[in-house]
Amino acid sequence: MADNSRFDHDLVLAHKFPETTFTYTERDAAVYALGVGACGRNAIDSDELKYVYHENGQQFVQVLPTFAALFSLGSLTNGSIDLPGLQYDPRLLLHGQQYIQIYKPFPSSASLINKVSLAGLHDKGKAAILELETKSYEKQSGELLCMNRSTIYLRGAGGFSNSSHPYSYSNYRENQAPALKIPESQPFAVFEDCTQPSQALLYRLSGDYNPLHSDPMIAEVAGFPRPILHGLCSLGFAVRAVIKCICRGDANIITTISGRFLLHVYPGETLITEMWLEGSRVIYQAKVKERNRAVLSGFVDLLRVTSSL
Ligand SMILES: CCCCCCCCCCCCC/C=C/C(=O)SCCNC(=O)CCNC(=O)[C@H](O)C(C)(C)COP(=O)(O)OP(=O)(O)OC[C@H]1O[C@@H](n2cnc3c(N)ncnc32)[C@H](O)[C@@H]1OP(=O)(O)O
Repeated sequence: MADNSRFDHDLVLAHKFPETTFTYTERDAAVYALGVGACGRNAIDSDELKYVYHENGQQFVQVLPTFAALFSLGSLTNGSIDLPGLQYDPRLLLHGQQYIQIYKPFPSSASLINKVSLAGLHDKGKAAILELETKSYEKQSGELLCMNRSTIYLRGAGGFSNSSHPYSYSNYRENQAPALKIPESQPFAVFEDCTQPSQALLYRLSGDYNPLHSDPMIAEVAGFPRPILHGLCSLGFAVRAVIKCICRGDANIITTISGRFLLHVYPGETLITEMWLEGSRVIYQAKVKERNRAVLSGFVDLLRVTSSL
């Protein structure tokens, strides 16, 4: 049993996060798009070229909605979280879930102000779960662009509270959680895409430098035979599948993205994303073809569903 006597939930809860800034250019947006596999199968893909190139004389590259998840990564220390009262081994940290609300399409370059707060903290015995919420505002207009809620699964850091009443704090409504039932019916659409063996090395250039994704020795200490893919990279692949198959290439109709990382993915594996339509909600599940295992599931909410579907 880990010694978690220095894990102080009151101190964690009381922490006031400093405001941070994040500035990106369209080059960052394009490098990100390549990192999540845009145009990876087809360099002239008519749905995806606009994310990496000024296609058809368009003035700016467009920005994928999952780019939002990068906005507060600059607050991480080498891919981990440093908070007073939080006692854990950073090598055992895994990304558990990501929830994103998008209030307006992202400009191709911007300066943002991030306001971070604690959204949840739970003692699961074998693990502690930390939920961080980031609201990102455009610096110039003060307009709220998006909200991210990241769930961090800290293996070995649980057991910091009374086991008969495990500590659990959350400041948001249940219906925003990605836990959902995958329909038993045939999926409405299925999309297969290969990640590259170098996928994590490319994706990390977008700002998540946790060595778990690049360093074989760190991966081994974390319990994996080789580096694993960033959860947010897999999420980027799955949401691209939704944009292609359901949004008919129009990512601006996405309002909410939710994903739960069920199992790690190795760079180079093939992701099969299955999608079901329930009203204006797309439920999806991504599986790794080589191991036939579900690795990610969640939902994407749309403003409307294209009439041709
Ligand atoms: C300082 C400010 C900073 C702000 C910035 C925030 C940005 C944050 C971004 C952070 C990015 C960090 C670095 C990135 C790391 C990665 O990308 S790691 C790779 C991606 N992730 C994974 O590959 C994880 C895949 N999932 C798993 O391996 C497993 O699901 C698990 C997480 C190890 C859990 O499995 P297991 O231990 O078997 O759990 P269970 O026994 O089933 O359940 C125990 C309880 O935990 C709950 N739970 C289970 N899975 C998750 C999950 N994915 N997310 C959240 N919660 C989970 C589960 O419900 C159980 O709880 P109860 O139901 O209450 O019992």
